[in-house]
Amino acid sequence: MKITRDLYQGSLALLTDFYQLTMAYAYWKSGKSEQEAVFNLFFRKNPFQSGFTIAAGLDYVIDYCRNFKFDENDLAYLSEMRKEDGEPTFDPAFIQYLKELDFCCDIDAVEEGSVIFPNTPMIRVKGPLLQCQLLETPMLNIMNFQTLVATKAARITLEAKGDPVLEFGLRRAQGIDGALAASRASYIGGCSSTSNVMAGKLFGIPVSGTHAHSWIMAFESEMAAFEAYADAFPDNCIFLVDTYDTIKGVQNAIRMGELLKEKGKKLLGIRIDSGDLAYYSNVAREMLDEAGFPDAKVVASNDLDEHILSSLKLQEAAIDIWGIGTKLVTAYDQPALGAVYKMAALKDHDGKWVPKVKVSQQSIKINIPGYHNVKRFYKNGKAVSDMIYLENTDLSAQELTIIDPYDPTKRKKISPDQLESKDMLVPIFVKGEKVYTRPLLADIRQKTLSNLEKFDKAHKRLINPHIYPVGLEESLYHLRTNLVLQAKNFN
Ligand SMILES: Nc1ncnc2c1ncn2[C@@H]1O[C@H](COP(=O)(O)OP(=O)(O)OP(=O)(O)O)[C@@H](O)[C@H]1O
Ligand SMILES: O=P(O)(O)OC[C@H]1O[C@H](OP(=O)(O)OP(=O)(O)O)[C@H](O)[C@@H]1O
Ligand SMILES: O=C(O)c1cccnc1
Repeated sequence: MKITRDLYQGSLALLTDFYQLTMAYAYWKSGKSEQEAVFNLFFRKNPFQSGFTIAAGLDYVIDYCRNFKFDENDLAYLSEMRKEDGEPTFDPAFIQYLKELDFCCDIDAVEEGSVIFPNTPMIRVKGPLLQCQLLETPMLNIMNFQTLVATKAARITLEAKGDPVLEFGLRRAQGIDGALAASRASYIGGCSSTSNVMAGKLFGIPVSGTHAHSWIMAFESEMAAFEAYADAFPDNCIFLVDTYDTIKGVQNAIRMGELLKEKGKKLLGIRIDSGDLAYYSNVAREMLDEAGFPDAKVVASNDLDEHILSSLKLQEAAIDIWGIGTKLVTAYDQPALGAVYKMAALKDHDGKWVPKVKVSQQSIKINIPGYHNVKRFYKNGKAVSDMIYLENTDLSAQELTIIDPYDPTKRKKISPDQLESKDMLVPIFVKGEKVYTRPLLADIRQKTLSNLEKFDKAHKRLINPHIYPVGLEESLYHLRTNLVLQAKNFN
């Protein structure tokens, strides 16, 4: 465990792509390191063909920024780097610059648990070019994965329609850090608990679990195994019934339930981990009800995801609690969110902000320029559209037009005075000082659930969800179009 312990206790400044450091060096050498810039972190497409995405990871980003410092070990490593000609890669004066580097960016971000959409900024960074640049890789690393898994978890928990979803992913997760981050993100997305005890300790997520087939196999009979388990945990008996024969397993669980009752204890439930889960859950339910255990819960697991869960609901499976591991924590079947971090504006030598676009053959890859924010409009408590707008725009008009960034024929008129609205980006750091109070993880989870309720179910269905309207405020749309035309030498 030394590697992970060191990774977390030491500086994380070198957890970056080498090119960020070579650019930082070149910015420094060319006198551009302090030039002010604005960058945005955003994604281009909802994952899993979802109609929405759930933001997660900001708390890690806050930690990263608060500890944004190159320590002696990092600097020693960088000092030892050599170019092909044997000369040091980095000038000692640059190493000294890094040593004295003091994080001083302004960071605004959408809060964790927010429902978000493509092309809208999740994080906006304003500050010295060199610092903005160095934040790219770690921020993307953090936000891409946690947002992806939180979205998967939200899709699953929405289909569970209020039934508890237990996250069982540790054994199949992408390594140690991936597992911890996935447990955190799964909880943000709506899971009730994790099986990962370390995630419980580190993040305060409720920890829960049943027992494995090996427990049953360690005894001469299933009944003996149930008895021994009940002896150790009389108040926490959920028996795994499918090791040998699911029906006989349920019969044994019922016998154990009767013995527990005699001792004034209660059978909490059974777990089924194989076979036709709709069929066996209904058979088990009937048996439990007939035997006088209507409160005993049926837990199901075995390669579940939102699609199988939804199908099992349609089949009226009698499942009360869902245990989901592999497909949740590995974000099956989309392994990356694909969020990017792009420069949106740069201050020139006269102190004037210059909006920036990166032109691409693929229009989806043309970013949105300028220092912008996102306003969400609500009608009767329901979110109706998001508008990306330049911060200095006068929005007092009776009617605003928002335009789809990739299809200008798609437009929507908004009457702001008839709607409630809120800005999605909130201040996190001002000149390097944290101004944001980090919510408790359990409160973030609640926020996810209540945020999702503000969206029409059409945006939340699994198949062909209705696309939520997100557009550019008209003047931003024109600014972007003109910049692209200029870059392509059309005007
Ligand atoms: N009624 C059902 N409708 C749709 N999918 C189901 C149903 N019952 C089970 N499943 C899913 O079908 C898949 C069955 O996989 P598989 O055949 O590997 O399991 P199994 O043979 O029953 O159990 P195991 O191999 O773990 O002993 C799982 O993903 C499971 O969640
Ligand atoms: O299926 P998941 O969603 O990942 O949920 C976690 C799985 O982990 C356990 O199985 P185990 O590791 O014993 O392997 P198994 O696939 O043979 O059941 C458990 O019994 C679940 O089936
Ligand atoms: O507690 C459980 O039942 C459990 C935990 C991890 C993986 N599978 C099941």
